[in-house]
Amino acid sequence: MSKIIVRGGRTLSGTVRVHGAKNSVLPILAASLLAEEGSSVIHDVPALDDVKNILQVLAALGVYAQHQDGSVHLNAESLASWEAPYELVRKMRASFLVMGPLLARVGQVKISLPGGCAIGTRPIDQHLKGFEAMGAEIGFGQGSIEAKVEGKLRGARIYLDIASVGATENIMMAATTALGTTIIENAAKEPEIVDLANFLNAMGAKVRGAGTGIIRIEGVERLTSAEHQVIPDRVEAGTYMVAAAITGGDVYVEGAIRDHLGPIVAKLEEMGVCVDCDENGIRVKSNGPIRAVDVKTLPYPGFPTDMQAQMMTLLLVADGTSIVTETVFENRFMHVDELIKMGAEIKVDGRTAIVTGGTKLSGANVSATDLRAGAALICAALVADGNTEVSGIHHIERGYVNIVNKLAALGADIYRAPSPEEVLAESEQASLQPDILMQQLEQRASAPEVVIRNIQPTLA
Ligand SMILES: CC(=O)N[C@H]1[C@@H](OP(=O)(O)OP(=O)(O)OC[C@H]2O[C@@H](n3ccc(=O)[nH]c3=O)[C@H](O)[C@@H]2O)O[C@H](CO)[C@@H](O)[C@@H]1O
Ligand SMILES: C=C(OP(=O)(O)O)C(=O)O
Repeated sequence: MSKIIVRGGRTLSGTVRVHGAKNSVLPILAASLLAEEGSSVIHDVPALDDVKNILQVLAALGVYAQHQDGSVHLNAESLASWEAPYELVRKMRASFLVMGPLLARVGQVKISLPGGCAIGTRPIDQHLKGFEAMGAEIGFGQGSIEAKVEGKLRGARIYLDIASVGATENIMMAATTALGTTIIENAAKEPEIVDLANFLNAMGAKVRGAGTGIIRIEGVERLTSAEHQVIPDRVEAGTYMVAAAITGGDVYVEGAIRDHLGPIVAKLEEMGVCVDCDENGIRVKSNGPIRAVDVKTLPYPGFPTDMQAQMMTLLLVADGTSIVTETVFENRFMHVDELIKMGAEIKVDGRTAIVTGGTKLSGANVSATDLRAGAALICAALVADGNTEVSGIHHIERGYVNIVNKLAALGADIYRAPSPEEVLAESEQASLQPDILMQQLEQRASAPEVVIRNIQPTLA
């Protein structure tokens, strides 16, 4: 099992650049299915496991896709299948976003039900309600869904019971080539929705109102390829902002867009952290006491649920008690038990966590239960006494490119210990003996003073 090992106590300083947003790029890659002609090019696509996964789904559907030097080239002129393979879809919820484009493009789709995950049950009823309103017939098989439409989808007025990001995106994509106009009411307003709408419009769609609660999509005959630059990842940016603040550091987060990070900036300022924004990024500087504040997650432009866990770690070093309320997902406090292992004092009551600030954190063996829980554990480890070993890092690697190297470059004492399987695979690839490769990995380690003899994998 691979791990991230952090020895706390370093102050972060310097510049870190954020990558393209995972939550923008996944729907945008799915939307490339709609291009009946030409090759689309998407820039600043992060090299994440989730991206690899959706590219595999697209490849299985017949899309030619190549990810090179941060850009993805996609050609969807001739699709080979309308069935998204179970073993790929089950790995990642966002692969469900191919359903809308496939219904629009070929009028038929078979896809497995995306499973629930640690943070909640995550139903898809709002997606399906939208497709049905547009004339699709939906059938359920064993763990899968089949949907079909005679002829083309038809525009409809769809009221979402919840301002779901995924449902808004899926319905918006399905509606681009529907007959007539679709109106999505109570639509999600996240910046990633606007980014997707911009890509769709560049492909020839007529989407208006993205970023507001009412989106209007006038169906067009067909879409063609387009070139698009993905927006910077606001959650990655927010995570480095918290990492800077928790270590009392001074970090410039290059690429961070202030308008996308309103609640994070506001909360950090309330806590007494100095935040300076300019057109190229955000500087976070903290050298005084951190004040306790209350945080309540809400759909955009409220405080993002994807930053709740990381912000909670900052509240652990605050003067006083804070209340964190999670309203978006019903089970997004999985990081709490792990933080308690590090000495945190947190009490959870339903959707509320009471966080006692000022307790001393100590290094421990902890496990990332989901993506942002893992990021939070790393933030806590940066200020804990001694070594923290974070396992379950495949969750973290779903959403953060090079987090270890980026933090190490800011001065963190952090190292990624590969699993025995990874060492073996890399040694085979490099035609090296595993023990020689291990020595090379040690030399390559960004924090050489971390004692890595304790974490050497046992090789057969
Ligand atoms: C790939 C991606 O962009 N993921 C983001 C997206 O996930 P995702 O699109 O899955 O999140 P949603 O906005 O759909 O979910 C919000 C809430 O609505 C509920 N719901 C959703 C759909 C539905 O049909 N029925 C229903 O009840 C969910 O269970 C959840 O409680 O938005 C979330 C909320 O900001 C973020 O945490 C995720 O990082
Ligand atoms: C929950 C998240 O992503 P996903 O919807 O892909 O699980 C996230 O990015 O924090």
